[in-house]
Amino acid sequence: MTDYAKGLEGVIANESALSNVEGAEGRLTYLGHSIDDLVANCCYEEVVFLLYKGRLPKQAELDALEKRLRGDRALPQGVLDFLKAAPKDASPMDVLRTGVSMLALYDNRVAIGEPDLAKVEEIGYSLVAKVPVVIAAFHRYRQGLELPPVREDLSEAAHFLYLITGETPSETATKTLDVAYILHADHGMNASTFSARVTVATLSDMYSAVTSAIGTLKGPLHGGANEGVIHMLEKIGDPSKVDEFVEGKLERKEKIMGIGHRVYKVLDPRAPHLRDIAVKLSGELGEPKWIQMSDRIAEIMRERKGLNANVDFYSATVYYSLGIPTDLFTPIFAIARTSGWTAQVLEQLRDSRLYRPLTLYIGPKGPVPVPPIGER
Ligand SMILES: CC(=O)SCCNC(=O)CCNC(=O)[C@H](O)C(C)(C)COP(=O)(O)OP(=O)(O)OC[C@H]1O[C@@H](n2cnc3c(N)ncnc32)[C@H](O)[C@@H]1OP(=O)(O)O
Ligand SMILES: O=C([O-])CC(=O)C(=O)O
Repeated sequence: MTDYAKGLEGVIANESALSNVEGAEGRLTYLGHSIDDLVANCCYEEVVFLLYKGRLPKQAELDALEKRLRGDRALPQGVLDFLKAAPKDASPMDVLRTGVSMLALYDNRVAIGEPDLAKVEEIGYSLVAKVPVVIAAFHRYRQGLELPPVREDLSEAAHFLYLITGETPSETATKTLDVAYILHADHGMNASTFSARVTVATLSDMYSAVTSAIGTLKGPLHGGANEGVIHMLEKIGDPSKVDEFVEGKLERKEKIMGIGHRVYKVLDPRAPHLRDIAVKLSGELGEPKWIQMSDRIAEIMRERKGLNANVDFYSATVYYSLGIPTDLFTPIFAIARTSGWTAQVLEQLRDSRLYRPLTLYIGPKGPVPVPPIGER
C-alpha cells in the first residue's frame, strides 16, 4: 500500500507569517513575539492589530482599531430576529455558525471571485466585533432576557462579559478573559483555520470561510474539548476518584479531553498561563477541587502516556471560575480565534492556490456491472 500522511500529519500545506507553533520546544509566537511577552504587555486588541498588520500598533493606531471595533458591534435586525427565534436549547456553536452565515445576507460588501482585499479586511474586522455579540444575544434571549444596549466604552473582553451578564465586569474578570483571548487568537494550521483557508481558496468569501471554521472548531477533538473537560470533572466529582476514572478510560481506550496535541510533544505553552489563572480563581472561589482534579489527571497522563495538557484543559476551569455557562466555552474560543481565522483568510488571499489533495482509492477495482434495479 502506498504510504501517505493520514490526517495530513506532518504535511506543510502553505506558508504563513502569523503564528509559529514549535511543537518540540513547546513555543508559540505571533509574528515572532512570544505569547508570554504578549500576555505580559498587550491587550487582545493589540494582538488583533498584530495579526492583521504584521506589527504591534502605536497608541494612536490602537485607539483607532478599538474605535472601529466598538463602532461595529450592532447586529442587523434580521440576525437579532433569528437569534430570538432560535430554539432555546440549541447549541450556541450551532447558533453562532448560522448567525455568522446570516450576517453575510446583510452585507453588500460580500462578493465571490477575484477578491477586493480592502473589503475582505473590513469584513474581517466586522466579524471580530460581531461574533461576541451574536453569542451574547442568543445567550440572553434563551433565558428570556433582552440584550443590554451595546456599549462603546468597553474593551472586547469587558464588553462580552457585560453583554452576557448585563453588568459591567470586574477588572479581574476582564483581564482574565483578555488573556484567554490573546492565548487563543491564532495557532498555525489547526483544523478550523485550515477549513477557513480551504474555503476561501476557492475564492468563496470571508463569511463562508468563518462559517466553515466555526463548524470545525466545534468538534471535541478541537475547540469542543474545553466543554468536555468540565463535563469530565463534574463526572469525577472528587479528587479521590481521579485515578480510578482515568485508569478506566485508558483501559477502554477512551480519550481524556484536554490532553494530547498533534503538534506539541511537550506541554502546550498556553496551558501554564491558564493553569496559573485557574489556580488563583478557583482558590478565591473556595473551590480548589477543580484544579486538584485537573492536576492529578495531567500527572497520570504524563506518566502513563507521555501526553500533556493542551490549551483546552485549564481554560475550562478558568471560564467555569468566571461563572460562564459551560456551553459558552467553545464559543469563547471562537470569539478569540475569529481574529486568527480572518487574518489567515487575508493571508491566504494575498497568495492563494486552490487546496486539492488526493485520495488513495481503496474501493472495488471495477468496472463493477450495474444491473437493472429489479435484478440487484
Ligand atoms: C485547541 C485544540 O484543538 S487542542 C486539542 C483538543 N482536543 C482534545 O483535547 C481531545 C483529546 N485529545 C485528542 O483526541 C488527541 O490528543 C488529538 C486529537 C488532540 C491529537 O491527536 P493525534 O495527533 O491525532 O493523535 P492520536 O489521536 O492518533 O493519538 C495517538 C496516541 O495517543 C493516545 N491519545 C492521544 N490523546 C489522548 C487522550 N486525550 N487521551 C487518551 N489517549 C490519547 C491515542 O489513544 C493514541 O494511542 P495509541 O498509539 O496507543 O493508539
Ligand atoms: O493547533 C491545533 O491543532 C489545535 C490547537 O491547539 C489550536 O487550534 O489552538
